[in-house]
Amino acid sequence: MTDSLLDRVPVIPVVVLHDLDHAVPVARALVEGGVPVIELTLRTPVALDAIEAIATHVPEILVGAGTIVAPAQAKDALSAGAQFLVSPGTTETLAAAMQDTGLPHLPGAATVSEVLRLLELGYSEMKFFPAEASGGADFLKSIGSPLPHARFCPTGGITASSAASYLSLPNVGCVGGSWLTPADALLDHDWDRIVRIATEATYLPS
Ligand SMILES: O=C(O)C(=O)C[C@H](O)[C@H](O)COP(=O)(O)O
Repeated sequence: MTDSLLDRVPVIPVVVLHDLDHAVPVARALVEGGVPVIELTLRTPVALDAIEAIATHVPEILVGAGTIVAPAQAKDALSAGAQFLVSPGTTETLAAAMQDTGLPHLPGAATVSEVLRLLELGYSEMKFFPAEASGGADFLKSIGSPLPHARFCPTGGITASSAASYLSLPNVGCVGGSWLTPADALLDHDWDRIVRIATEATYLPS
């Protein structure tokens, strides 16, 4: 398997989990649908426990932590069993904390200067957030010529129908989004629906 987080699957499901009991079934549904990656956002009180539960009970999925916005969260995520980290934006202390974990990670950037800063720090793969609000696929297409060494996982406002326009760009490795795990599907325990959405995502261009 490649070391690159961007080249593993075309989509990274970004999950906001409110109920710890949903963690293992949602991870299993994604695996069954052919998407063996999950990013739990550290925005809810159960997120770290959910990472631990998934790491323990669904070893076939790559489980990561998103919404890393404070340096201490990087270590907390590592301790919980996270295998990768994602931040919506980047400061030097945040980047250093993520590096200290030794885990693969995607620091966030939304402007040309932020991308340049991450390239200076040695990153060639990053998250582009908030993708739709920051110029979408047109923005990434425009910066592809001057900054060909930067590759992105755009996230934020992406849907099943807009994902392909990003994935067709040479500087996009994968896209992230919460559309794979709709809040109502989680509430209804409709794991079959998540299997179906994940299966559809495997037909996206990679
Ligand atoms: O939590 C983070 O680390 C973020 O940066 C935000 C998430 O990536 C988006 O909330 C997912 O975007 P949606 O697919 O529009 O829901």
